[in-house]
Amino acid sequence: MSEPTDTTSAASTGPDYGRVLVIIPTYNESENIDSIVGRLRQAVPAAEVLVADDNSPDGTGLMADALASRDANVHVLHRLGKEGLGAAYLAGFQWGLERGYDVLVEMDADGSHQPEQLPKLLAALGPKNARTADLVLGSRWVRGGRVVNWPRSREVLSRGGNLWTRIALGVPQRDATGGYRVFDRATLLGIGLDAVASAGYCFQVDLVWRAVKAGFRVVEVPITFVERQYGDSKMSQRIVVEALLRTTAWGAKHRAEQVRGLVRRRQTELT
Ligand SMILES: Nc1nc2c(ncn2[C@@H]2O[C@H](COP(=O)(O)OP(=O)(O)O[C@H]3O[C@H](CO)[C@@H](O)[C@H](O)[C@@H]3O)[C@@H](O)[C@H]2O)c(=O)[nH]1
Repeated sequence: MSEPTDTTSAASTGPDYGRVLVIIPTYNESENIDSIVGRLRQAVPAAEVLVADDNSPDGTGLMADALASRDANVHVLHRLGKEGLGAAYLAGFQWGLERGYDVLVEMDADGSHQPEQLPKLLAALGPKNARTADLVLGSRWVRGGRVVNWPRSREVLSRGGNLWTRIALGVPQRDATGGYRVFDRATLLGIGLDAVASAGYCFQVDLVWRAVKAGFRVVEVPITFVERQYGDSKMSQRIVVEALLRTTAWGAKHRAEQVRGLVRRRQTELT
């Protein structure tokens, strides 16, 4: 079955979103890197790209270097070894924030996040001087969102993870585990990235939760998530266990804080 491609995107003209940097973390994505960077540069020519590669044994980093040597808007961050998706994004955010980008985007390398849908995520963020959101989540689980070719097991895991996120942390968004998102730079600066320790995919939940708690406007936009055709997912049991342990611990702490707050309010009322 061929991948459906969203062809409704606008190109570079239109609102001024500021300087946009799309961060693409990679580990063994040699079959995907050329295609994703090419599609992205075509869909949103004004956006720059940072490939954050963890020294992929299959040579993805070298392929990214070749792309960067032909296109000044493509950059490569070479990291020493595989430290997880979260660590790669943190390094990418730091790289982008230090260089003054206004908008930082998360996007997988494998084509599951269609670059052609980025214009509608940017539109939901709004222009640089009149943002209508602080964080935009590409969402599979709101009306209009969908997944294509995902194994049933992954869908169950994703839906279950999001349900758990709502129950444990009170995060209202439908898709807090997805990895296609657009941040205004002020959001990243305001959520305390220094304290983020999540290595695997629970990094995604961590950031949304921090944004919600800090009062940022988190908006969901439906996307079509297309399962990769080439290469392998890095999802592992370890990643699932990390997510469960961390969210359970955060949830317990969160509830305890709520109870302490209630008790304090009661005591104040009584005195
Ligand atoms: N640099 C680096 N990149 C990594 C690492 N692990 C994964 N990646 C990269 O991160 C992207 C997502 O990894 P996949 O392994 O393809 O993710 P997935 O199984 O399709 O999971 C997707 O769904 C999850 C659950 O909804 C999302 O949490 C996740 O972000 C992603 O969108 C890919 O570009 C992959 O190369 C790592 O340790 N280091």
